[in-house]
Amino acid sequence: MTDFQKITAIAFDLDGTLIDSVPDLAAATNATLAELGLPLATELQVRSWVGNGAKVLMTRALTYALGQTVSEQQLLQTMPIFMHHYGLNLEKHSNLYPKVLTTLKALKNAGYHLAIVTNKPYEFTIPLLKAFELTELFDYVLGGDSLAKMKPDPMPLMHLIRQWDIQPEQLLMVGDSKNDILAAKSANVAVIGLTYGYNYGEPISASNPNLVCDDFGQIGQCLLSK
Ligand SMILES: O=C(O)COP(=O)(O)O
Ligand SMILES: [Mg+2]
Repeated sequence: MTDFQKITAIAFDLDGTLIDSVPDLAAATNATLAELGLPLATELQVRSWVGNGAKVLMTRALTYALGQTVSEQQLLQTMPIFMHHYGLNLEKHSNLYPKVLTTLKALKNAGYHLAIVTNKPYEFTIPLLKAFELTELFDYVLGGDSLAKMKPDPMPLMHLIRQWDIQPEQLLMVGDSKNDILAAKSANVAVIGLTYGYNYGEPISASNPNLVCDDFGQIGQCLLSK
């Protein structure tokens, strides 16, 4: 088993890790496609398109609906429509995964520094955290547009390491996507991969995280019993 003895701070991914947000992302995607008079997508399709932020989600949705490559112009016209629809209903059909709140509170009470590192745009991340009463738990919240680069680039994790003035071996990343695993590995940070989230339909074990968990509660068991 991986040794998490040195860990003092944890960076959590958001979509597919803390919150099952695909139902609202799918609703906003389809509201956008409907407004453009294009064919709608299934929730399963949208699930496989989430992971690289809102712009890439829309690129994938438009590519599917139009059946061809999307121009920058089409994407530019579509983004405000999607941002509008998603902003109206961020948490209507979304849910926290089991044991997320109790585990995060226990980790915070045990003295771990906690942060959010998501590819979701910052303007949606803050109200979503608020809707699920998670805001107070995190010292830092980095959205996909908070820095010049998003996951799988290591930039957000390196930013946290600098902000907290810690060593890479003190930080742990927890996520559901290969983007989380790649970012952690590039930053020399240990990483736990969750099996229940969104990873383009691929098993997270294929990305070789330090530990694979099926249940969020297992993270608490690992870190609180050390
Ligand atoms: O919004 C996305 O595309 C992915 O968000 P995440 O990084 O929190 O999984
Ligand atoms: Mg995720």
